[in-house]
Amino acid sequence: MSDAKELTYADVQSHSGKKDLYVVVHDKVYDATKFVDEHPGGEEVLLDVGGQDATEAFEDVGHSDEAREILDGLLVGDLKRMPGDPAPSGAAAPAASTTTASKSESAGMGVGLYALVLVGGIAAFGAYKYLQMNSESSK
Ligand code: HEM
Repeated sequence: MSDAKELTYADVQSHSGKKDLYVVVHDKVYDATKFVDEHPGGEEVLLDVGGQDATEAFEDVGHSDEAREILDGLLVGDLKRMPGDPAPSGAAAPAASTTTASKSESAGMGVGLYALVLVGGIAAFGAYKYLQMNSESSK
């Protein structure tokens, strides 16, 4: 895998025909050209996502491990995301088995934000008390 290619989303988009069909699944680029005719789910669904991010569509179906092995065999390279490219689809798909990571991440954000507000509040209160003390002692 030392010669893993890097393709941009624009590169992938230029392969969207039946005779030249790339799809993106989990930020990896796959050449589905030879597989279109063999796909048990039909060629239509694959053509629909040709040249695009098919992660959500792929995961929604709940493809088997065998399907994932076929996918491995079609690998072209890694997707190199550029600013302005569509965000990875399916990241928040409820069908995905490992949504806990992103959930706890957002919970952590919430707690962090709460702590920040709390610390800010305490600091403001402290400053207020300090100023009050100072003005009292100067009387
Ligand atoms: C290159 C990517 C893909 C590969 C290698 C692939 C492979 C497979 C394989 C091997 C199966 C047989 C069942 C299984 O093993 O899970 C299957 C079924 C299926 N696939 Fe895909 N698939 C791909 C992309 C997609 C996409 C993007 C869709 C979009 C909706 C899709 C929809 C389906 C459906 C609906 C079935 C079920 C067919 C049935 O049981 O009648 N597949 N696929």
